[in-house]
Amino acid sequence: MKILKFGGTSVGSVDSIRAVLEIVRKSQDSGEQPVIVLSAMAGITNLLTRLAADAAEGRDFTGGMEEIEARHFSVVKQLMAIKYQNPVFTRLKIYLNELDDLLQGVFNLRELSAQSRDLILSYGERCSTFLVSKIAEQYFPNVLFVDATQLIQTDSHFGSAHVYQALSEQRIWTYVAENPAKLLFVTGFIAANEKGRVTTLGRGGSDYTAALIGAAVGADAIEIWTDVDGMLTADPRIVKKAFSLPVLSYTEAMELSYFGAKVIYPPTMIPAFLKKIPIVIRNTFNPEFSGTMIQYDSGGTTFPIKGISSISEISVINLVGGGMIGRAGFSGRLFTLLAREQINVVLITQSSSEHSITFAVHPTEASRAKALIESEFELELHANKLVQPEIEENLSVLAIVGENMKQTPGISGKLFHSLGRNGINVRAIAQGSSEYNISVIISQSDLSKALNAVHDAFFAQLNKTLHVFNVGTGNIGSTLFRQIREQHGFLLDHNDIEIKIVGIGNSRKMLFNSDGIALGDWKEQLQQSGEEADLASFVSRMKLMNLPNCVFVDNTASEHPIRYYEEIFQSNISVVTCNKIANSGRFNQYKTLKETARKHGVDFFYETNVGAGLPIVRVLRDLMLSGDRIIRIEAILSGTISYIFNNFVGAASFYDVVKSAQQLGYTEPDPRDDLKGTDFMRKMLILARDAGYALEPENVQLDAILPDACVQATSVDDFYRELQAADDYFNALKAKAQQENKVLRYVGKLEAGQVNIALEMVGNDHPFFALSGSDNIISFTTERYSERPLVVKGPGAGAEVTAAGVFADLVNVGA
Ligand SMILES: NC(=O)c1ccc[n+]([C@@H]2O[C@H](COP(=O)([O-])OP(=O)(O)OC[C@H]3O[C@@H](n4cnc5c(N)ncnc54)[C@H](O)[C@@H]3O)[C@@H](O)[C@H]2O)c1
Ligand SMILES: N[C@@H](CCO)C(=O)O
Ligand code: NA
Repeated sequence: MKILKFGGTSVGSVDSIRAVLEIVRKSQDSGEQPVIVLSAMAGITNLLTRLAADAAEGRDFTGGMEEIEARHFSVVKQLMAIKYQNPVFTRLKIYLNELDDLLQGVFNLRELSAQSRDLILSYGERCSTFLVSKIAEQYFPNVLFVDATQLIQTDSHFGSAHVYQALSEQRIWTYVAENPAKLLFVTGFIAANEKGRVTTLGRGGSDYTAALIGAAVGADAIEIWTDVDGMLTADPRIVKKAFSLPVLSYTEAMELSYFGAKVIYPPTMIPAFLKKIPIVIRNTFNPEFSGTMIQYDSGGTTFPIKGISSISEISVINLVGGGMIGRAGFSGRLFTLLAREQINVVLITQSSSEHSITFAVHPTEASRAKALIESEFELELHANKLVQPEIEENLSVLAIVGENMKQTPGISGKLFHSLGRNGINVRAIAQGSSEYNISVIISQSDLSKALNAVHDAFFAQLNKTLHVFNVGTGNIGSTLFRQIREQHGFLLDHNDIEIKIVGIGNSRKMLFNSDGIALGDWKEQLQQSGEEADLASFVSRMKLMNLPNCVFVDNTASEHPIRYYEEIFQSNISVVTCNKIANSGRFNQYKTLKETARKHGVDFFYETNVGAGLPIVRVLRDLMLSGDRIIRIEAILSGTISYIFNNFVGAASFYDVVKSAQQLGYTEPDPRDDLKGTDFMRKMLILARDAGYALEPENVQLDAILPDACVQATSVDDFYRELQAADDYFNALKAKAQQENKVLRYVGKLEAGQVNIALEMVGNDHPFFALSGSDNIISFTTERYSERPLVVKGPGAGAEVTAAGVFADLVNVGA
């Protein structure tokens, strides 16, 4: 036998009642008669509570009564054939008249006892259950409406009565046995005391009714039908990626719902737990979905934890003092005091030095707890054995839950790593000795970020989201956006990575959207809804949004963003940059940035600083990490100059070739940076530093390839004019090389901590002879690659390959 319990939303509307009857029919089809337990229609219990309070205050309650009548009557009209309606109206009317009389009595006396309130509330379940049973009669034979006050007996603790379980189960069992062929519709939530006075079962009361009936008849399962797909891995309002759990143990369900997940209230399930009856959470509005099964054991493990729960508002009280050390009775006194005064302690931690105890309570109880402590420990406080207790507010608890945690090492490491990486400060930690839960107390403003980060960390197979703030939307930035848009589906399907661009800025405008800016028309959005650009506020907005797995991407050629890198790392945000300025300024800056990133456990990736998308920075880093030593690096690392020498043939003038390099997107925004060698110098400097040399820019010996007049040009236009004028100079260079059957190459060398870049003519026996397009080439001669060097070669400039390199850095963040 199965017990089907339907909550308020399931009986709240015509459509949902239809869905309920369909579920009952399917259950009958499987061969056995279920018992059905119903709550009041959604919103009615709250309304009744309010009307009772209104009446007690002498306020008018007729409007509310009309609403209750209208909601029930409209269901009758829509779901019952006219010929059956009248007796149902009559009976509902009788209920409502009784209710009206009760409220009138409360109104007259201006007094509402707990007993009257229970009686008033009971009409919610009576009306809904009677009504639905009558609708059901049209489709099912042998329907019987059961008022649970006949079955469940309690003490007289009105509002949250204690059930006489043995007696109640006996009565239920007898009743069911005496009505074997009947389809029972039982009111949830309500019961009666020895004198037959109506009582209610408190929070989660209808679930309790279902559990009692299930336990009494030894049901195969108790199905709790609600409006969500089961118990989820986390609060779906905060964690969009939360998903429904197929199986949970009773303990896990307890732990998860203790903090948060309000699908069921586990204490009400105890009668079922004790008899090992599975409880299944199902969605009335998605009946095909199998929901969550709560059973005796935890079930198989896909993930090391089951879920993450949280309490968003909590206060913490710290008790510190030498007087506690070695005093066995101390914590006993403290917690007995709090228990006696009915202050619920959510979490406790004590340092092993016994010098301090920290515990968490609901914020509304914090000052009462503090006052109680102050009076209980007055002597100790006076004698300075104890420091005045302090309340810390605006805190939250986050807890990871799962029975398999204790068999899996590294769980707490993962938890703290993901919190630390995202810059979330942990105020206190508690691990239940059961090891079913590890709880941390964090600042309330970090809760959303923490829940998402921890969810990603434990359920990573299910897709990691990177939140990207990008400055620079020129050649590289806009190409990157296009690539991300094109690759979005693939990344999600094959690598479970989602990249959300949540901030875009350039030198004119900036735009933010924490749900992600649609990349199809980012330009228009930025243009139309962007705010005026301001890097300082871009960075502070990024920090304020406080998103998990956050990356700052610098696609500018400006030194301004660089000034914020350190602050960004300090906020536990990673940086990906194709801007070479950060790493090629003063050595001290390079060092500080690297150290700050490392200290805060975030990534600083700049693969495209050298050779665009070609793997060069990464290769050098791997060589160094694996203990190899660089003997020599020889390289061509200016894509622009490589292109120029490869195309400065035939009739084309030097000027023409430079122009076309710029048009092809190989040059820096200011092409003089390339032709003066500055760009190449920066790359060699970065490589030398990554190879372990503390060099400054002026240590790089740089040969010019331009005549002086070009170097001295003060504007780009001037520069191009001077280039045109220097035609003879370049032609002479070219002719000389041709005479010797050689080609012009601008080659950088690093050896023994010395860097130089020089214009060379190389013959066809030289490895750097055969290059085309914007090719870069780099050869690493190392202790391990000493006979023949390790060589990387390929296109070293251009928007596609550069954006691709930035993209690759991005997907590696946090990997
Ligand atoms: N072109 C290549 O092949 C290549 C290869 C590797 C690295 N890079 C690097 O890529 C970077 C970008 O090059 P690009 O060709 O896309 O440049 P670009 O001139 O096309 O775009 C630069 C962008 O940065 C923005 N910007 C400039 N100053 C800013 C500031 N202070 N705040 C916010 N935004 C600012 C501009 O508005 C523009 O959107 C450069 O650092 C370059 O060295 C380029
Ligand atoms: N302007 C650069 C782009 C790649 O860093 C070059 O020509 O090499
Ligand atoms: Na590279």
